[in-house]
Amino acid sequence: MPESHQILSVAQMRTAEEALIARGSSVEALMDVAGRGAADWVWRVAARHRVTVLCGPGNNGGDGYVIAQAIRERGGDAVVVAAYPPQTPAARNARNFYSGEVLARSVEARGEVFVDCLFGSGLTRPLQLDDEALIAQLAAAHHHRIAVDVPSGVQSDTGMLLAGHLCRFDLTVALGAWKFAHFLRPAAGLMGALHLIDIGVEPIESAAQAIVRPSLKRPAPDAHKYTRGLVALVAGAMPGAAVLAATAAQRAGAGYVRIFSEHTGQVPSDLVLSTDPLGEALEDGRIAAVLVGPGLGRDADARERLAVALAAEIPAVIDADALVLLSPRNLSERTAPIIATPHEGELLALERAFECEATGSKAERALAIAQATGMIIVSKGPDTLVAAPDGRLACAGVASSWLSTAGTGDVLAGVIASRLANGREPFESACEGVWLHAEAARLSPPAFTAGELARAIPQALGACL
Ligand SMILES: NC(=O)C1=CN([C@@H]2O[C@H](COP(=O)(O)OP(=O)(O)OC[C@H]3O[C@@H](n4cnc5c(N)ncnc54)[C@H](OP(=O)(O)O)[C@@H]3O)[C@@H](O)[C@H]2O)[C@@H](O)CC1
Ligand SMILES: [K+]
Repeated sequence: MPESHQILSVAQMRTAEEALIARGSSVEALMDVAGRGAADWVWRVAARHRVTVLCGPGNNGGDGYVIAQAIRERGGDAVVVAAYPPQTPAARNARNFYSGEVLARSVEARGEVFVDCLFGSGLTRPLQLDDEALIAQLAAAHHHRIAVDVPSGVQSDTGMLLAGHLCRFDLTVALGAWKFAHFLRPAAGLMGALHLIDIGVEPIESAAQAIVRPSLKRPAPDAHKYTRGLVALVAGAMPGAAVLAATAAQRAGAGYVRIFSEHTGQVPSDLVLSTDPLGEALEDGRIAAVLVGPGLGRDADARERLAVALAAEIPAVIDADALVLLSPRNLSERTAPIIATPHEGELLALERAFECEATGSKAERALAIAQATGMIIVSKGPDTLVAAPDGRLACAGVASSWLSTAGTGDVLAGVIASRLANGREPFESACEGVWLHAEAARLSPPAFTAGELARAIPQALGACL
């Protein structure tokens, strides 16, 4: 990941652009830096082979003329297909500086690399069918496809598609700052590799952040199991999921993990299983985080155990069955932080329980339920994000599709509980857990099981020390 980790909406990007202009830059100058930065990537892919740049009417099209000109100046072979005449002053200026060939949309261009500069963040309505067909035809007529800023046809702020069908790109070169579409599906699934061109955009207060590799510390020289964090795992009828979450919590650095269950059974020798009455057991002031949900069950007993776990006022992670059982009553007197890790189905259950309307983008929905419940929400799935009640938002991007196997959610909850028990601030704990989980998946061989994923967490942790 590049240095800048902020993710900007179209409106925030406009504000950032105005700030740069107020400091003496111009749209033309920014376009030049952005276009030449993108051209470096196009050049790396194309070398001297033919590049076809599809240019639209706005400043994304303007970037395209800068890219084509930069490739030509290096001795490369670039042509422009002008789907529309340039409409903005900066795009017209870039067109005037471009000295190469401009083809009409009706000409069937072929070559090595197709560069999509039809629309960027200014796409306001669905693609016209002839534009969709033009992109598909050019994508098919080239070996490599590069999207500039975002692929044409995606909505920057939501990651939704404004087209019936869009091709996949090998590479997307983001300009100035990340956009939500780079992290949210379905758009994020079309982007291929991602690179960001720095054009000097300053940090914007309250901007969303990309979840990047955290910087973690080894245990202190005088550390012991309690200073590293005691995680209490409140389980119920199905200890398997609880053992999985507990294993992940150990592997993510917790010093001690205790499973509380009314059911006796076999657990690995490095885990402690306690059948003590839950209320009393949770009075142990050394417990730094409680995880409730994996293997909890959904019966009356499970409901009662959830209520007791949350009444204990220990920083908590809630997952799985606990998310389906949770009601506003559980939270009415609660003050200690809670991190909830719902997948789409569990998010819907939360939205129903807390009467929160399920509308808007994935980010908007997560923020809304975070505000309604006061919990930090890890909205997990192929494109996980973390939302806090105070409006903080962090996006992880698209993770390994091999994570789509039973038990990986239990592993995530265990890792986050471990970070929380370690004393991290809750929002940071959630982001660190999400990163470690995705990295462990990336490092694991294909078709891993949840247990193998949990055992790969230390390797991910090692990359952060
Ligand atoms: N911000 C920065 O700092 C920098 C930004 N830069 C670049 O600027 C890009 C944003 O530029 P942009 O705002 O001009 O928007 P862009 O996407 O080119 O297109 C807008 C045009 O398309 C039209 N249009 C929309 N939908 C349509 C449809 N379905 N079918 C047909 N037409 C449609 C729309 O028409 P309108 O809606 O106005 O009627 C308008 O004419 C950004 O992605 C980045 O590449 C860089 O240069 C570096 C500095
Ligand atoms: K584009």
